[in-house]
Amino acid sequence: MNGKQGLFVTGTDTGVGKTVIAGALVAALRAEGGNVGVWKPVQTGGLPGDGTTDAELLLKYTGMDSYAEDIASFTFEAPLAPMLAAKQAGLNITLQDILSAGESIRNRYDSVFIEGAGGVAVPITEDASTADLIAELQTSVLIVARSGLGTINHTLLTMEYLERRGISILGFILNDGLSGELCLDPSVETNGRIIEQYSGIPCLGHFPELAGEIDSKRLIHAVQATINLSPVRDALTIRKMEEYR
Ligand SMILES: Nc1ncnc2c1ncn2[C@@H]1O[C@H](COP(=O)(O)OP(=O)(O)OP(=O)(O)O)[C@@H](O)[C@H]1O
Ligand SMILES: C[C@H](N)[C@@H](CCCCCC(=O)O)NC(=O)O
Ligand SMILES: [Mg+2]
Repeated sequence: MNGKQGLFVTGTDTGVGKTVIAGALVAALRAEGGNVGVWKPVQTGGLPGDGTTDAELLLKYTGMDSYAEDIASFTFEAPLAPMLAAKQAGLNITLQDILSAGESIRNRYDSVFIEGAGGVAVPITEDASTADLIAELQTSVLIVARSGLGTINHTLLTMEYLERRGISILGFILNDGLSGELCLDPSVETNGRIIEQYSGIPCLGHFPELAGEIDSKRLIHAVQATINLSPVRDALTIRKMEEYR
């Protein structure tokens, strides 16, 4: 990251809440005075400007003063792994293309959250996966996972995959917002502790379900109420606003 501080937000799957939670964490850190931005190296499954792409949602959630095309270096319409979506669009992008395209957004902020597409083993180019991109960027990782039954297996596998490449994992967040019936799932109460016990990696909290319209104010409140931000601030060497005074 060329001396810049970065944190890569990955997930145990696609659709686990990386955009919502990355947006929430960045919004909360910005509300404390941090000059924090976000970068989505490759996004698939939408068109720029259609209002549904991760870059547009991340702008809405964080209140960053940037353009969607600066936040998302490459956008492909097909809802596929980036390597396949690019191929379908007739492009063959390389890891170096992705790293170069993100240079300006990485340089614009003191710290940058980076959101992957799907999980760590997803092919993003012909010969590189998301884990390879993380290794190139030399950032540590935050894992977003579902909070219900099945997450122990998905989260421990994700951790082992990253650790085999020597990538350090800051922690994981369990997202309570993906199933309406979590109260009927007794594993939700114990999953965080069990994953911590088997991995030695800390759970930074359970992110709550946000019913209805998601906006920056609600996201900031959710983070403040449920997430331990200290390890994130430490990793990014961000000080809390009161420490600036
Ligand atoms: N805590 C939550 N409360 C309510 N809705 C949520 C919550 N977390 C995620 N969602 C919803 O679940 C869906 C998937 O979330 P999101 O887009 O953040 O996943 P993702 O991991 O970023 O997926 P991708 O791999 O496509 O980037 C979205 O519609 C999002 O609004
Ligand atoms: C289309 C999805 N929403 C996502 C790509 C997910 C790829 C998952 C591939 C897989 O694990 O099988 N795109 C994105 O995050 O930009
Ligand atoms: Mg996303």
